[in-house]
Amino acid sequence: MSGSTDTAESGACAPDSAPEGEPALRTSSLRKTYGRTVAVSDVDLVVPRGAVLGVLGPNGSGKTTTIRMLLGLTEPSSGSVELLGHRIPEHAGRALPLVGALVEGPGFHPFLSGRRNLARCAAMEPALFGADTGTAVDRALERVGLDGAADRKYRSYSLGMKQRLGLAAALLVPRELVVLDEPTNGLDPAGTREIRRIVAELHASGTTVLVSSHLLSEVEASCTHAAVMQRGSLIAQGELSSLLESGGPHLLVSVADPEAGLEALRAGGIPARAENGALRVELSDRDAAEVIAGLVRAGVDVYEARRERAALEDIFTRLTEEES
Ligand SMILES: Nc1ncnc2c1ncn2[C@@H]1O[C@H](COP(=O)(O)OP(=O)(O)OP(=O)(O)O)[C@@H](O)[C@H]1O
Repeated sequence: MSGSTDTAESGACAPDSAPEGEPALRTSSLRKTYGRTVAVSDVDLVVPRGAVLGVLGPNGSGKTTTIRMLLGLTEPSSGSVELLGHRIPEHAGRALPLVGALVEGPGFHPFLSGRRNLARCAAMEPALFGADTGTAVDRALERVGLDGAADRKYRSYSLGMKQRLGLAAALLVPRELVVLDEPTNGLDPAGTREIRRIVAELHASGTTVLVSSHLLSEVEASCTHAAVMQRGSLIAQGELSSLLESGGPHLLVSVADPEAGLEALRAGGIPARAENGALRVELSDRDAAEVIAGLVRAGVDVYEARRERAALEDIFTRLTEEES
């Protein structure tokens, strides 16, 4: 692996792509405990080649620990990881040169400039042995918008600039898989849009991307697949479109008295919740007319009713509530 701000054990063997048809990444019963804390519990994750997978989960749900095990940075307590068809950590040397990663942790030298730090990463990059590393460094700096600050010392960088440098290291050479742990941490909205653009570019070039985030809107905007973690367990995974369909359509009803409306619907056995002064009603096994009629019968004035597709946020809320 390269670009991580941490190091991983890797043997000295030639990098080797995943066989055709194999997923880019597969874990089986992956588990990590720290004393009595179960950080990751029996995770079976599959990332198809070419996918952009968003790993979602609240703080402490096990995203970073999972990512660190995928990259051979943390040893699993049990279970297995196959990265580009190779067992990790045993055959890390075959897979990791094809993997770019941005994972939180110490790694860059505080007293060297961004450019010098990146040059050090480039010197350890097998694909650049004997090549013009200066050009690769310049290109990577430009790609993440850090060319203007390249000669400043790393310790003077903001969190967002540090994130960009980590990303530049991950993108020094073409990768088959790029793993980004909370890449938008510390970035302003323009920086966040940049990350989205880079992820879209990677996807267009056929690179598989795994990105962890607690920002549902980010995952909805840039991922083809999603995996949801809760208290160390993987509680859902699949294509984003299928996950969104599983949420079913819902009706957003604007009423004069949301509290009375909620009471009337619940009394009629219709699950609903209040949202910004309106009512959100699942339409899985009933139609909109039935919901509106129920409200009117209960004397609740209805101003507007709009059918909407479920958003990732609804599905995330439902999934995490079901597991609680
Ligand atoms: N080195 C460690 N020693 C002890 N406990 C740890 C260690 N690393 C992680 N944990 C615990 O494992 C659990 C999962 O942490 P992890 O950092 O993987 O979650 P996360 O989903 O990435 O959270 P965040 O979004 O806050 O980074 C937490 O309870 C955390 O406190």
